[in-house]
Amino acid sequence: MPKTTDTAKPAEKPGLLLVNLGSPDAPTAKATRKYLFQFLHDWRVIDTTRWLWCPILHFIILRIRPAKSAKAYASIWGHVDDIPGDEGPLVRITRAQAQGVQDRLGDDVIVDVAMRYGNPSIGDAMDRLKAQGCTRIAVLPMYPQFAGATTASVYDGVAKALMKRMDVPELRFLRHYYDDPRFIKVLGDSLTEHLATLDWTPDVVMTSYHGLPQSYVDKGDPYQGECIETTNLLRDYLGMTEQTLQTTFQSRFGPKAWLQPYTDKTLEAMPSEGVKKVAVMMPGFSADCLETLEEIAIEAHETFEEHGGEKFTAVPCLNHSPAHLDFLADLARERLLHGWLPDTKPAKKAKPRTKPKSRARA
Ligand SMILES: C=CC1=C(C)c2cc3[nH]c(cc4nc(cc5[nH]c(cc1n2)c(C)c5CCC(=O)O)C(CCC(=O)O)=C4C)c(C)c3C=C
Ligand SMILES: [Fe+2]
Ligand SMILES: [Fe+2]
Repeated sequence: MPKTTDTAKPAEKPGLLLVNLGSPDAPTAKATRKYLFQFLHDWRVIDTTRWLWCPILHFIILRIRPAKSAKAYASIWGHVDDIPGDEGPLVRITRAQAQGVQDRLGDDVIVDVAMRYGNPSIGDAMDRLKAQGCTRIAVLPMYPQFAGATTASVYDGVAKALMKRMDVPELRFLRHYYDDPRFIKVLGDSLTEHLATLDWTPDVVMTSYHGLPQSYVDKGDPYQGECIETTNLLRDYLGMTEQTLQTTFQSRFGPKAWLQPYTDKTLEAMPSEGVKKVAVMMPGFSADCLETLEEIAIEAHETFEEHGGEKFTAVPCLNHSPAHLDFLADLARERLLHGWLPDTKPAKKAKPRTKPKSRARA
């Protein structure tokens, strides 16, 4: 018989943790310095040897960049006014996504949210889930494409948060979801719906992904291939061509070569090549943030017009749109929570083999 005393443990439900990159706590130089300190010390983000990188980071970057970045953050901080809270857009939207996924998955799972850098931290989320009795936690990094700097860094962040625990939960991680046909559909439909609100038609639609140093890809990071494949799948879904749906990479940082073609350079060149009307969508970002709202919707827009472009639009990220939330809930149910929810069948156990199979071909 199950115990019904006050000391009984809470019912064991799995936890589902949505993790995105993170933002400063406020759009100020002080808060941005604290955030960049944590972010830019992650060796998955900057792989330069520490004795070389730390002096550059402490004496140059953390003295100059926080004020500049804080100004950029201030320009977009209030962007999502339909979601309450005083955090930046990325954090607020991710919270709304977690709430939307919770609503769709119901009471059999506890959905929470964390940021790889800054707040709400992964450590605090792990503690909250533990306090609610979760001994099984599924982690959904909110990046459609895998990159060491983002997805693998979330794995590291979770492991780090549990390093000092005696009792560690069972864990599952999602590696990527760029090739899920439902994701491509939601993304493609979001473009079609956005274009339908305009009184003009773009000559070219650019899919702009966050950049990565070329050297990371050369060392084996699959990110570039996954971005290119996302655009290929989208092109097939929308019936577009290589000319009308192009791939570029934005957000360069530092003097090294990053993935190309660069978004800003492409936009600068387009008007002189006869491309005067452009739509930019950002299929690598699950939520609007500094990189989409400021770098693309403000900066890239200005750049394009300064170089002779006539019409420019930035397609909103999927954010907390009902179609995106439906997809995320289905994705979590099928690829992370299978066998953990009462109404899903446990994974079939492999039949014991009678004879070991030969590895050689017959
Ligand atoms: C310096 C190296 C960086 C690598 C490598 C990098 C990879 C990378 N980043 C994202 C997603 C986001 N990055 C965001 C902001 C941001 N990125 C870097 C640097 C690198 N990113 C910096 C320094 C910043 C901070 C802002 C600034 O000072 O310019 C954001 C937005 C965060 C927000 O608060 O809105 C996102 C999202 C991906 C997907 C990626 C690798 C594939
Ligand atoms: Fe350092
Ligand atoms: Fe970044």
